[in-house]
Amino acid sequence: MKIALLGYGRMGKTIEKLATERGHTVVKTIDQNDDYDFNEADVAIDFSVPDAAVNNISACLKAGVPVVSGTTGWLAKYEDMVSLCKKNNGAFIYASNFSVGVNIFFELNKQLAKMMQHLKDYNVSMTEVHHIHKLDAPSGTAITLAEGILDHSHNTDWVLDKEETDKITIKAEREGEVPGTHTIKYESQVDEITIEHKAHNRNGFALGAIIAAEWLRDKTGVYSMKDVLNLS
Ligand SMILES: NC(=O)C1=CN([C@@H]2O[C@H](COP(=O)(O)OP(=O)(O)OC[C@H]3O[C@@H](n4cnc5c(N)ncnc54)[C@H](O)[C@@H]3O)[C@@H](O)[C@H]2O)C=CC1
Ligand SMILES: O=C(O)C1=N[C@H](C(=O)O)C[C@H](O)C1
Repeated sequence: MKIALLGYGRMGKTIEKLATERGHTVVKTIDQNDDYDFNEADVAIDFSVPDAAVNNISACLKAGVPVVSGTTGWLAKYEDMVSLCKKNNGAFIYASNFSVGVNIFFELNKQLAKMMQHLKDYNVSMTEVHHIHKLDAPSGTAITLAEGILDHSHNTDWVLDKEETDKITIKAEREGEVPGTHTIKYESQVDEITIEHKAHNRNGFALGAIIAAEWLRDKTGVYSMKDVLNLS
């Protein structure tokens, strides 16, 4: 598979290494420029910066190149990208987190939220810890987790780094080179239940994005990692 990489930072470089090991070829790298000649790529993978994601994804869709995006912090424009994909009969997957482990954790989180939904003695909160270079807060993964809880909760929204009645507090911590840790806690007067996903490195995110690209390259439509991994 010929891959164009949009964003050649920590994730772009990890994807290049793992994709090459899987027999793929990176035919184009776009980093801090808008030279959108995709060099006959079969698929594009975007791990760039929040401000660049919409332009990058749009350029791929307009050029007819299937695009996998893991960039976080731009989701206010997600529906615009869905419309553009449909208009161009293109192919697009966004995931706040491509790792298989986190996608299992997303399902576990929803199951736990269902079980806890009528237990009013428990207060739910979340902590995400990432490296000091991260531009957005809370993490895209934390937002997906919060949405999974809100579907089965009396809480009406999430709030960042503060406490409000009927809202899920997400605490965002930035420490050293932490790849990404997400913890969800249900706490009552008598006990607490905690579930946690801890990434040991970036390989899981990168491999998941490559698997998504392999899956997407011959398709049209808008998909999620749930489709790729066939999770019910
Ligand atoms: N969905 C997932 O599984 C994961 C998502 N991420 C997200 O991916 C994004 C990238 O993460 P990292 O690689 O750690 O960041 P990074 O800062 O190491 O790399 C971003 C790269 O994008 C480049 N860039 C800036 N403007 C650009 C433009 N207009 N077009 C193309 N590239 C441009 C920068 O020069 C930099 O090399 C972040 O939004 C992060 O939150 C990170 C890990 C996993
Ligand atoms: O910026 C990162 O590094 C990560 N970003 C993603 C997010 O915002 O959820 C995924 C992962 O946690 C690493």
